[in-house]
Amino acid sequence: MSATKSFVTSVTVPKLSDPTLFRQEAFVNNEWISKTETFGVEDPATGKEIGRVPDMDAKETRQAIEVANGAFKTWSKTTGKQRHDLLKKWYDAIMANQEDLATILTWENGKTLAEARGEIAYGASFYEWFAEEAVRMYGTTIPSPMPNQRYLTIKQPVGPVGIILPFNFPTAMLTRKVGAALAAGCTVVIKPGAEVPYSALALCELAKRVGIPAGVVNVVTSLEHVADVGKELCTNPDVKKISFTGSTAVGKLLMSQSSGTMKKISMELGGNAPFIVFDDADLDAAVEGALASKFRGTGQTCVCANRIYVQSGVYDEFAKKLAAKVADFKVGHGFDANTTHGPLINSRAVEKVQRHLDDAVSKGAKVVAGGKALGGNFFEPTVVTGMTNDMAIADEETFGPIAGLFSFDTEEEIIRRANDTPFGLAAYFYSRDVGRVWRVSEQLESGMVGANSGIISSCYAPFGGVKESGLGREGSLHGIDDYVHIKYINMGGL
Ligand SMILES: NC(=O)c1ccc[n+]([C@@H]2O[C@H](COP(=O)([O-])OP(=O)(O)OC[C@H]3O[C@@H](n4cnc5c(N)ncnc54)[C@H](O)[C@@H]3O)[C@@H](O)[C@H]2O)c1
Ligand SMILES: O=CCCC(=O)O
Repeated sequence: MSATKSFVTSVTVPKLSDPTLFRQEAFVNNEWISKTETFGVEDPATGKEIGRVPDMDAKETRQAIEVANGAFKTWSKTTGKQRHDLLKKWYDAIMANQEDLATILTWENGKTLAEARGEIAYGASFYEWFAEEAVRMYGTTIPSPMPNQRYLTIKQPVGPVGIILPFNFPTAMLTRKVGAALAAGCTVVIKPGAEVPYSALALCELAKRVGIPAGVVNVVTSLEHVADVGKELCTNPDVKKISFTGSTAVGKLLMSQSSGTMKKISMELGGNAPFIVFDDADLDAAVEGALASKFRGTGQTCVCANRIYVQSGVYDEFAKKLAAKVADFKVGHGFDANTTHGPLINSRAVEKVQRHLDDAVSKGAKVVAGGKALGGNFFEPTVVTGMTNDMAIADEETFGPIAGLFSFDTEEEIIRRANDTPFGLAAYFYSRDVGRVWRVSEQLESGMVGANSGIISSCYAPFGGVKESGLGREGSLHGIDDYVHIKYINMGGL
């Protein structure tokens, strides 16, 4: 239970039209696996237990890997068209059950039902996208310099993939990886975030219904044994790739554990996104962009603005407009239709937000909207002015609803300050000067740039970071590359 009593004490959970989507077992070889050792999953808004799932260990993970390895032998031989058809059916099943899946997502993660519906559609879009990529896994022919030889390449699936997921997008982070893996011909063993296993399990129920063959998709739920489960996935030689989304600290550990078997690696890690507002920006658009980028998921997305830099000429006006909008937000349970922002995931997240706020205020920052913990896992969306580089928010990802506003004077200065971080996931800026738009886009050290845009995520576009924010790209025409090897064939003796 949460340390502090929540100000939301009770709520009516909407009834699922199809209650069989709510599963409380792990999923291996298309079978539901129970275990006497279980862990509880809480509604982060009330602290009440939603249910319990098996606490799987290294041995059970090994069994799931064996199953995935067996299934790989046949799944990898299917045609792109067969994989297309199954992914498309899975996409259709998700969209047909959007409301139930959104209800499960809100219940375990806390985001509002509107956001959860959006995540289900966003998550499903990766299956539609990768269904269409499965039939376009083209190789190449290479003009040969040798008269009696022909050169060509084909793409082949890497093998069974170990997937470890965060709590903040229980559906979309899964589908962004699983869509690419299945399209390429790989099988998967997934460890969902311990706070949010039910979305992953509901997707498995749909996978089984639409005919994804046994062993292609497997889910092991784990809490107490998570380090052992992770180690098994990273060291087992039958797992050929690790795909992780989560914090940079855990990503580095998994990468080092995977080195012994030289696995292919995808890492979608933490960020510290700068959001820059230049004097020449459309200020209202910049305010809307900052609200969307900073407060999506109550500040718990890896691409959330973390450091908001505003040029001195528009600083006061921007701060006033942003604070007025933030003061209108309604914090509450995600199932309440009036709620604009749900709770944080747990008490540790609240403590981090409080620590960042206290640190800023103790060094001279001023709260101009919000600023209070509301009990349980709730924290008011907050705007703080007078931020300086010695404050924790300048260096650390808050992963919560504090918009800290820093002031700057010149373009050269702000590029240097924006890039002065080991992270490089997303970066945003607002300007109406077309020359500046090019210059700044090119100079920001990040995998993704929002130039006059606060929401950048899409299945059509490559998602990923540079520096310590990760390796690889998800979604887009590049997403499947992380799950294939390129094989060169030299045909001689012509
Ligand atoms: N770049 C991206 O695409 C992206 C997307 C979402 C979240 N994130 C990042 O994720 C973080 C928040 O998510 P989180 O709190 O769930 O991250 P986390 O790193 O604490 O946990 C992520 C997953 O790793 C598991 N895990 C923890 N310790 C492990 C170990 N020793 N071995 C194996 N697995 C282990 C957790 O159970 C969870 O499933 C933030 O830093 C955020 O920026 C990045
Ligand atoms: O939290 C990070 C991923 C969110 C997204 O895909 O936009």
